Amino acid sequence: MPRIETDICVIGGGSGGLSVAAGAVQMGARVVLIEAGEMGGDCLNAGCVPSKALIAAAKHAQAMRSGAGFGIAPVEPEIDFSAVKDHVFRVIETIAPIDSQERFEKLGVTVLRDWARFTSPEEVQVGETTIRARRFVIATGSRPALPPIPGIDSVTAHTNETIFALREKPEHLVIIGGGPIGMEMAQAHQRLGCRVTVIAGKALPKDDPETAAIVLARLRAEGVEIIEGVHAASVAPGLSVTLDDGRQVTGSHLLVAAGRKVALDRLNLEAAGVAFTDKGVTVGDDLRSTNRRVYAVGDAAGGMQFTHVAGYHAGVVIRSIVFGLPSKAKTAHIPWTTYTEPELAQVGLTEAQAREAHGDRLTVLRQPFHDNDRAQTEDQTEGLLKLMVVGGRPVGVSIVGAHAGELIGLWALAISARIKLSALTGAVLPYPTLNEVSKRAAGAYFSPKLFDNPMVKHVVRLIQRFLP
Ligand SMILES: Cc1cc2nc3c(=O)[nH]c(=O)nc-3n(C[C@H](O)[C@H](O)[C@H](O)COP(=O)(O)OP(=O)(O)OC[C@H]3O[C@@H](n4cnc5c(N)ncnc54)[C@H](O)[C@@H]3O)c2cc1C
Ligand SMILES: NC(=O)c1ccc[n+]([C@@H]2O[C@H](COP(=O)([O-])OP(=O)(O)OC[C@H]3O[C@@H](n4cnc5c(N)ncnc54)[C@H](O)[C@@H]3O)[C@@H](O)[C@H]2O)c1
Repeated sequence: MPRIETDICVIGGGSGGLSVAAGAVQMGARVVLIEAGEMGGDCLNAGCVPSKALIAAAKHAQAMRSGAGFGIAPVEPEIDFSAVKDHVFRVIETIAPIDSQERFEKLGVTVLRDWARFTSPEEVQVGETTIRARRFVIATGSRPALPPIPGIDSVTAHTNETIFALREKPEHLVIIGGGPIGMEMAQAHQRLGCRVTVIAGKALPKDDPETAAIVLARLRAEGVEIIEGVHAASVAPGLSVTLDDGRQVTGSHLLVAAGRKVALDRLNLEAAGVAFTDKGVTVGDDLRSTNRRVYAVGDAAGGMQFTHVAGYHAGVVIRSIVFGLPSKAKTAHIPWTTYTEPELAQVGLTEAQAREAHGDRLTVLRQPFHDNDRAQTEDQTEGLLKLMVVGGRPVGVSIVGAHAGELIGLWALAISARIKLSALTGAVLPYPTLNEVSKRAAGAYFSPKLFDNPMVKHVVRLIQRFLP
């Protein structure tokens, strides 16, 4: 049986695993990477990339319907659903070389393409090969969770793993789940000419309700039916979903987007002495498991499930396993965006979380997009930035509106670097840009102190009297 001795063995070639492998090998460590499925993992093949490519196509379709306000006659676009999917897979193919086995082998990584399982606290088996490593990194990600709904096995239940390959246009797509996958896919499919019904449980459950409501209102205005506060109780062939309040929804296709389960089942973690729950590998802030040789990153680590989190985890772990330095992962500065139109973005605390953490010390400022000149020129005035401030520093920002995912970057920096609002108001931003919404929100924190302050008025009058 072949044996490999190495410094670092990474299990899983998705966003987290590839970032660890690329970073560690380029800094001189010997790295083995094990990937059973497709290189690039979920994000490239069945997640971020195909979903955002589909959303982009849907946005084009919608733009053709909505030019009237600009003096451009609206037309109903002719949509070749199969050609839209060609576009989706072209984007995947274009990005794929960056995540490919060839690229990683060129970097010096030994890449093995099979399932990995621990045989002891220091060894992993891949096919016939045994790998003994100084450190292991579990980066096996997550898979769609199919809720135990009676009858779900009797129909074709699409998930993110199959929906992008679907060539025929669903006449009526029924989506179980109102999280980011459900909502992004609902709007994209509606815009691409499908009828869409979402059985949402709780719609956009992790976001600020005030900003999320604006997204839900837009989806409904575009024709998406969102049924909230109910769950799918059973599914029958012919695609009929019975809700737990007795109502029935009948559609042509079913997409299940009801959460994720971590992919740990094939790893035989018991043999490695690695504790885990159904949320993920049990890790400390340093992302180290109960076996000090073994770390977990990305979705497998049981926290926020985003590609940028997997990449951030990789940086934290590399510091520890390559340089032996102490390193900790934090969460307060991690942003996220749901790529509906309008986009929905968050960093730090929501208003409710900030109120609970800081009570009366909290100031909440709201800056609507309709006061922004660029939003007016683009006719994208639907939106709101909510800024949560404590002691002159931002502790959370929720944005709903055009390009919210881009706008949140400034606030991610402000929160991670603990920048004061006064620093933000001191920055000069180009006019007219949407980010002036951010600056105006920061300015609004100071304006009552400056403009509604009798003492300031008194001092200014005094100065004016004596100025030459
Ligand atoms: C539809 C959808 C849209 C999304 N959109 C976004 C977005 O816009 N922005 C964002 O930040 N996040 C998004 N996400 C989330 C993002 O895709 C994940 O958080 C990210 O892919 C996690 O990376 P990872 O490295 O932890 O795992 P993965 O990318 O899942 O990679 C894990 C890899 O490990 C392999 N593997 C598993 N078990 C084993 C084993 N025993 N042996 C060998 N290999 C194994 C798998 O084959 C897989 O390739 C989206 C997810 C979905 C489903
Ligand atoms: N733009 C992005 O960054 C992006 C996009 C997609 C996914 N993701 C990541 O992937 C994760 C998983 O997304 P998701 O949307 O599958 O999960 P989620 O856990 O965020 O949401 C699950 C949804 O399913 C509902 N639900 C569960 N069981 C149900 C049932 N029986 N009937 C009806 N509704 C039911 C819940 O109420 C909830 O609305 C996200 O949390 C996020 O981390 C990120």
